[in-house]
Amino acid sequence: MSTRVTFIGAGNMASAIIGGMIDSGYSPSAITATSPSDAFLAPVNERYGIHTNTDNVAAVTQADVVVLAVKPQMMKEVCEGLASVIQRRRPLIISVAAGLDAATLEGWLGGELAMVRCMPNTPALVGAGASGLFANASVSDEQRQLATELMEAVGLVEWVEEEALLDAVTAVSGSGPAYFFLMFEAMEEAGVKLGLPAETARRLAMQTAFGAAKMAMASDKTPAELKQNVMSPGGTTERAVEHLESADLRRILAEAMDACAARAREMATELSNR
Ligand SMILES: NC(=O)C1=CN([C@@H]2O[C@H](COP(=O)(O)OP(=O)(O)OC[C@H]3O[C@@H](n4cnc5c(N)ncnc54)[C@H](OP(=O)(O)O)[C@@H]3O)[C@@H](O)[C@H]2O)C=CC1
Ligand SMILES: O=C(O)[C@@H]1CCC=N1
Repeated sequence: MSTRVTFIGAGNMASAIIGGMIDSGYSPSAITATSPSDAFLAPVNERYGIHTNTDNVAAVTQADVVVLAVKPQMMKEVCEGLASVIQRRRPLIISVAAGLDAATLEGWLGGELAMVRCMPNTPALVGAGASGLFANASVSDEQRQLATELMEAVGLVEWVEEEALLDAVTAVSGSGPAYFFLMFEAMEEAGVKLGLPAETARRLAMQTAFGAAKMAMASDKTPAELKQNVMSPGGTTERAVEHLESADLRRILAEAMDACAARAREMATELSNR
């Protein structure tokens, strides 16, 4: 029988993981998702054929794995409501919340538990997610394997051995899809200014990003070498890349990612002191 997985929260991130799990062959009947609103859960149930429940406690009573997928600001209330059933049943807990550390979550859930913190991203929905995982000391090898299998169903898994590194993972891949979506918006706008129809510019930008990622993943060459291969001396790409470098794109990206990781740490402090 499949491992029974309950998602607490059925929003963007939970739906992306659920959709990816089902596409990869996971049985919908082994998945439950909760949300406070029946109106919200009905389409989730219809779309994925999973179990849904507005009662968090009832939804975890049969679970082998509980995925905490509510907003960090809701997490304390949600965990405190689940503490007694979780302590009684002791499933593996996987939290996808940004910032919130395992010790704080364990405190809200009533004490020591096997807990994996996971920083996924929304391309999980199309099986192309990227997740950073950290296990606390109570997680067994089997549970580590279980978390790996679950998240590998929706994409790449990278384990980190220091919990604080999950804030760096958040800056690279958790929030990362938004940086690329921003690039698509900007490239489409710039393509339109150069005379292309918006749809044409959008499709070309997206296919180019897809192709570049696919090529870089398949190649032995570094991104710097692949970039060099596009840049004919004295040609068009060289002119564009010089412009990006002189506008300090690298510094801008580093500062944005620093701000992202700092916000994860700030949220952890704000929320754990409540
Ligand atoms: N979005 C992303 O790209 C990523 C998000 N994350 C993390 O995933 C978590 C969820 O984020 P995201 O999916 O974007 O947020 P959403 O707001 O889309 O989803 C949160 C869900 O939780 C539900 N919810 C609220 N209160 C409860 C409750 N008491 N019991 C059960 N469910 C409840 C909400 O229902 P309702 O709307 O009715 O209140 C909503 O469906 C966050 O902790 C975030 O840090 C991590 C990586 C990437
Ligand atoms: O923006 C956020 O807080 C969440 C965490 C990573 C991606 N989305």
